[in-house]
Amino acid sequence: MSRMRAKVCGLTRAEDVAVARSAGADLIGFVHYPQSPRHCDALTTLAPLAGSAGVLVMVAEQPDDILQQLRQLPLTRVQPYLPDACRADGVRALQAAGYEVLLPWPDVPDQAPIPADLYIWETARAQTGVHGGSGQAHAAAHPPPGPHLLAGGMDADAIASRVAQLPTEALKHLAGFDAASRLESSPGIKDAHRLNQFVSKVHDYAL
Ligand SMILES: O=C(O)c1ccccc1N[C@@H]1O[C@H](COP(=O)(O)O)[C@@H](O)[C@H]1O
Repeated sequence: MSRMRAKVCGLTRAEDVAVARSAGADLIGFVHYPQSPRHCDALTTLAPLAGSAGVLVMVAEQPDDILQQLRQLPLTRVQPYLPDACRADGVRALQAAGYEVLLPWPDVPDQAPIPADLYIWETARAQTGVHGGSGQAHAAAHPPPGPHLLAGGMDADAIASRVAQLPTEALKHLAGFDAASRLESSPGIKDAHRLNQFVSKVHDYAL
């Protein structure tokens, strides 16, 4: 069994990126979505600080908007939030342009199994009213069709109990964990202690 990956998401400050890197976070997400309290308005400054761990997390109406943003950044990974009508084509376009796609996979039934490099199994917008970043868990009833990070209300304390609720078929694809709002001291500001605890608990975790 390979080591679990830790993704920390929604960083808005250089000092938080430094904490995430020294904690050993495998993936560091920057949210480009002005409606989010974690929207990063200093992407061109912060993205290079994440080194090879950086991920652009973006809500957009069409894939071209995401590609345009990516072209300005030294990032090779993207977590795209696109309307259902262009989700599959969008993922294909992003991959064809050379990006690794972390596809948000809301916990809802009957989704088309769109191929992606990694899935982010998260709480559905229909449940929380917002894209991602709600701090709320999901029922883990509709697993993604491949390797995934478990997301939605994650922090160090939630890991064991959330894994215990996973259906057996989901365990074989569990590749790690993703946390955003529960690692904060206030919206958009990471708490170094919570972030360190989360990354270290993920890396110590063995199924
Ligand atoms: O964090 C946000 O505000 C956000 C906004 C738009 C898209 C995704 C966002 N975050 C992602 O949401 C999940 C779960 O977050 P949380 O731990 O429940 O707060 C995570 O994948 C973030 O990448």
